[in-house]
Amino acid sequence: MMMGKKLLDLSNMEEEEKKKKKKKKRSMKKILLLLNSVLLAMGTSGGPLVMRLYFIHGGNRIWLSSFLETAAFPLILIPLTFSHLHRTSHHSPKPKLVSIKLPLFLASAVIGILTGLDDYLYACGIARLPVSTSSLIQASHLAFTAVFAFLLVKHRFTAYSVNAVVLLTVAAVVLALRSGGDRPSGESTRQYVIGFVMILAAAALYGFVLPLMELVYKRSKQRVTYSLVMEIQFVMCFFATLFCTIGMLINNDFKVIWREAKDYKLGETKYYVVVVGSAIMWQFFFLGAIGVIFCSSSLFSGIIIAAFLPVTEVLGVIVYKENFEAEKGVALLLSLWGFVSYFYGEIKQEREKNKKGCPERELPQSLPPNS
Ligand SMILES: Nc1ncnc2[nH]cnc12
Repeated sequence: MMMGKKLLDLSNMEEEEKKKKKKKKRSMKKILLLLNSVLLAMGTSGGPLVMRLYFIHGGNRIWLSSFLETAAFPLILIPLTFSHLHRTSHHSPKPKLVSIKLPLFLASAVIGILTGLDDYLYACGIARLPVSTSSLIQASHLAFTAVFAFLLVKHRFTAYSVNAVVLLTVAAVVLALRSGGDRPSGESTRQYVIGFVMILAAAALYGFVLPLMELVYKRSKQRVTYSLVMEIQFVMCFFATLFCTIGMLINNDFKVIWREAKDYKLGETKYYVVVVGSAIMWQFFFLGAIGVIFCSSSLFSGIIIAAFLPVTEVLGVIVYKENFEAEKGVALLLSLWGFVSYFYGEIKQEREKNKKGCPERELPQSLPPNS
């Protein structure tokens, strides 16, 4: 009898311990989601603004700007080192210094090359369009992400998320229908149209890359931890940077950087500040994006990117004195309506689940496969 009670107590204690661990893991994931969302939001707004600052004051190397999108990848070594030291002191046997295995390494390399190509398309667009216009066209990125998330990872949609995607796409179309009235001075219609097509192509390609990343996490034979996510980011950015370095070499960008810095309208020192600032902002963007996919889903990453476009819009108008006409206003309202619809749907779904007595889901849409 006593023995039975002891066993029962033991299994209760084990059960409690498991629950505590699960709770801690969930809180950790919430913190990570918040942190990565903040990084992504900062990169989404700051990246295009700093990149445009490079172009409007005399910078004109497209390959250099695409290179800057991922070139700050060595920064990832800082959190990776902390993470490794933490794991070394808390685990035995000691974890390996590098945990990424060959299949995941190859997948990250391929995604990295696609990202490099995407960076080039994006830089071409940003060079030719005002920030406020390019940001709204980028809203179509969400529609592409949604379609590919459905096709690649079978993402489950609700009426609200579909509504959000439709509204954001309509917002981009409203903008597309207007003439090039805010074309930067001295730019031909042809250049403007090229910029438009390039940025749309970048939106489509990146809309494919995000769910592809989610698919890689899902199919991975390795357990995906946040530390592994950072290793993936490192490999991806390395290959994207390599791709753009080859573009820079072919285009002689390395030879003209010094001259471009000397002629920069804001001065040589500010040129380098802009270049380094741009690289850091974009690193936030990419780490935030793949971190949010890890904690939640590629669609949520797309939603955050789209949600912060109006901020970029407004900042573009304030900082660079770009025009803000009726069409942009309408597009902005449609975008806001789209975001509100998405979050309303998420909250409603959450409440319904809680009412039904399954309070498990604490993150939007899907949890990562390895959680
Ligand atoms: N390379 C890129 N950088 C930032 N935002 C993007 N959206 C689509 N492609 C992008």
